[in-house]
Amino acid sequence: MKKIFLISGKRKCGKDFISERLLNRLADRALIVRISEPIKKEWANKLQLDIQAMLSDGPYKEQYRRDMIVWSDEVRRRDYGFFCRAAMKQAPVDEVDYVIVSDVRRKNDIRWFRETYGPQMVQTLRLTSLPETRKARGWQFTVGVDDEPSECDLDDSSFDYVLANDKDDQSGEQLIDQIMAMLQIS
Ligand SMILES: Nc1ncnc2c1ncn2[C@@H]1O[C@H](COP(=O)(O)OP(=O)(O)OP(=O)(O)O)[C@@H](O)[C@H]1O
Repeated sequence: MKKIFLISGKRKCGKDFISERLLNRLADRALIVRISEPIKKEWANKLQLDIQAMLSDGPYKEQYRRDMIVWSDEVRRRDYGFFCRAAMKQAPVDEVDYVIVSDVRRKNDIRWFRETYGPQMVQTLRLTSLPETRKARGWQFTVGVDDEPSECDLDDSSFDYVLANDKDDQSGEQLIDQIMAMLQIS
């Protein structure tokens, strides 16, 4: 593993979109890690929910999102690296050059990666999109979600790179060219 890219941004800023397209470009040199996966799995086990429904974008997702945030905050209070560690453990990260973490939401996530792998190995990329762009992608301000630390904790942080993702670019080719240059990936 040469580098770990920590991607953050508010809901509907394109974290998944860009991570998937970056992965397509890097192919077997990279993989995507989602911190939310062990959270969803543990929460689903806890409540014995249908895990596939939770991982999809179906109606389960929003319904359980708030409760899950409260519970995962409790786990994090005891061990701030718990979910980051679990997510990295689940993936064959030693088999690739680049790990793309597509859903970084908290200062403590970034702290855990830097402490665990060393600051040289970790690069942070913040995606931004205007509220009107996010709305056009289906975002609606939701009390209890958009005003919670999971959305706001990184608002006052600084990042290695910031990229505005407002232009419609279905293929993502231009954006990925920009990111590859920014992150100095050849
Ligand atoms: N540059 C772009 N061009 C075209 N469509 C885009 C672009 N960026 C994002 N989208 C679309 O916007 C929607 C939201 O993007 P995505 O799911 O990646 O956001 P997110 O930040 O991962 O959101 P969440 O935090 O809610 O999971 C998706 O349908 C995605 O295909």
